[in-house]
Amino acid sequence: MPSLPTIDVSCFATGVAPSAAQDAAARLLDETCRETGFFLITGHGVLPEVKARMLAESALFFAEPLASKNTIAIARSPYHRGYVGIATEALDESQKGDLKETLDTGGEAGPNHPDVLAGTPFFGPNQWPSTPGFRTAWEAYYAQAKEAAYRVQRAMARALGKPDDFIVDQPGETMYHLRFVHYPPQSITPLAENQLGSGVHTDYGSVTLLADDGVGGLQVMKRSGEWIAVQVPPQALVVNIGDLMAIWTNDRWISNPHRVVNPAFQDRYSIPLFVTPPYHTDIACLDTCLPPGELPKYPVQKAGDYLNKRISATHSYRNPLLDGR
Ligand SMILES: O=C(O)CCC(=O)C(=O)O
Ligand SMILES: [Fe+2]
Repeated sequence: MPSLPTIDVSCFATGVAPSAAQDAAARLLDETCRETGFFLITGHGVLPEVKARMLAESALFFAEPLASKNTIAIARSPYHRGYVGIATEALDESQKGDLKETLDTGGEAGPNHPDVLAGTPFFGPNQWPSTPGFRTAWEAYYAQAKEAAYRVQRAMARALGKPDDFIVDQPGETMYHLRFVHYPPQSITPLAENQLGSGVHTDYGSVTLLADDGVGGLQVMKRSGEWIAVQVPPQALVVNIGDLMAIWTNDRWISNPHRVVNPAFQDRYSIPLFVTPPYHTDIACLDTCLPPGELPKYPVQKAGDYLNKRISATHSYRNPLLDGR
């Protein structure tokens, strides 16, 4: 079974001087994203103990009674923050709900945040679990995962022939959505026909960085159509391109279909960080991705409107058509 390439992104840490190592990392990233769209990163800056603590806190939250988790149900939040129950989201809209539960969080935006004042969708406070250590673990993990995302986005900008901070510094506030996912084992919750832990889908934003507990279950389809099982080494994160990045690059980079199969006898926990350009960013084909003679494949669209549309299609609290299937 082929595995994914590994890219060391430590050379793109905040404040590090330009180097030849950066060019080499950016070249490898470009080659990888043209074919595979998924890769592993090391040198990301997320400390092992910070990740371990976050995974442990996530498991404690999911072990709470359903009634307690539902006190922070996502339907109670106008900002898409909170608990999403088993089979209430269908990443593949044509299939049954996913056999997983999640907790969706994001950058904490208070009442005086400009985007909250402007009523920009998605900007607002989180709904926090009452499990006592969660928020402290979250603060540490979120900060380090964001730094990891800066490193990857700088490498991407370099690979695309743009200034290193081109993606990170888009006007407005980049959206970072940190999601906690629990896949119950099939021995306890058997799959219905065609049901998956996460149905086949592509991610919506620019890039996703995912930590997991090493149990396995994530599968990815390459541009060639071949499916590969992703095993994440303990020191690595998985990175993948989302649809907005594919659109931005006029499909120079692939946003791969991927899915998760629940483990047979074990729980699986994962923590994806979804990165989306600031809500009002116009995603139009980058000039560096348009060779002479080629035309943009996609109409210009606002990053946030696109995200909103995709999320509304797959969550039953927003799309009643998904219920009762
Ligand atoms: O849990 C995983 O490994 C992948 C989850 C995923 O693809 C997603 O939430 O978009
Ligand atoms: Fe995904």
